[in-house]
Amino acid sequence: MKNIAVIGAGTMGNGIAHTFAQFNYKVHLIDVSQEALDKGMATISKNLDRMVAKEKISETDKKKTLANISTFTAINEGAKNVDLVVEAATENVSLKSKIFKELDEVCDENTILATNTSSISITQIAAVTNRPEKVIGMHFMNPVPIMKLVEIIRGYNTSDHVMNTIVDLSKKVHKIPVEVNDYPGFVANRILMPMINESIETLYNGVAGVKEIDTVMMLGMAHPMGPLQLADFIGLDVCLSILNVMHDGFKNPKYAPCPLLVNMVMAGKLGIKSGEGFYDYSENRKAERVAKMFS
Ligand SMILES: NC(=O)c1ccc[n+]([C@@H]2O[C@H](COP(=O)([O-])OP(=O)(O)OC[C@H]3O[C@@H](n4cnc5c(N)ncnc54)[C@H](O)[C@@H]3O)[C@@H](O)[C@H]2O)c1
Repeated sequence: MKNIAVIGAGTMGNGIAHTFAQFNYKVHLIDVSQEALDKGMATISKNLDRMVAKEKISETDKKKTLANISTFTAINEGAKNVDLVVEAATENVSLKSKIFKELDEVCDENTILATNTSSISITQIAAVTNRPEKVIGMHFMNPVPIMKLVEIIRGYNTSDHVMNTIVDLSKKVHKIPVEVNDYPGFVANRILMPMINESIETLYNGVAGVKEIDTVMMLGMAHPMGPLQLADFIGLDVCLSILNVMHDGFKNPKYAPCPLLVNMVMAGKLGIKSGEGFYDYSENRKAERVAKMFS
């Protein structure tokens, strides 16, 4: 495995591209938007600078990592002749189905197609291709260059060979893979999202304020970050769509998203990426708050 295409240059896509490039894989970073590609590359560069400052990598490593990434705005150019595609586009089932149909046509028959989806069925995505045995979930955690876990999701038809290849690859980029089966939310979000949703419900019911809820969970449960701050960090739109997938998939009202979360997303309050969520991230306070999260 040498050449990897990453689809989507947003929060996750740029982190995934950074990680593979740092371990010397040739990465094709693909996004429909040139602006997203430029922003993604700027984020990678800034994150590499932070690693250089902390003496985790050298200036030469930074240059080599950046040189390993090329950018594309079309899947039929960027996903040709690669061994693996990791799709990290927006969490939307019809968008992902469209992307996987195109990948199935464009990619070599041996190319493995992975998705970084947080909750959408791998089996459903695989079903739009003619290679369901080569489709797998590779669920990285945010921020990708720092977080060790990768949830590897076996779709109904995923072959053992593909599972083993992706587990080995995850270890090669110094991640810790955990194998799970394909049910809505997998393991990470099935447990995390109800906790975040309940925190929002607690706020919505007026039991306590944002800071108080986060403080209880940080100091009382030894969580490094409060659930409302974590929701801002993940993106409130992403949290909402994961809850909707679990609600639809299990038909269980316990996964119904809190009306406050729905309202905030409709109002464009998406967390860090929009500048405001449960906390204020307006320019002068953003850098300080983000730096604090990773210190
Ligand atoms: N944000 C998180 O913490 C997190 C964690 C784990 C997994 N995920 C999953 O990763 C995926 C991406 O999430 P994100 O937070 O990076 O989203 P994001 O909104 O930050 O980025 C998505 C990117 O996809 C691009 N895109 C949309 N349609 C495209 C297409 N047809 N071809 C190429 N690019 C396209 C957009 O332009 C955007 O740059 C989702 O499936 C999400 O569920 C997110």
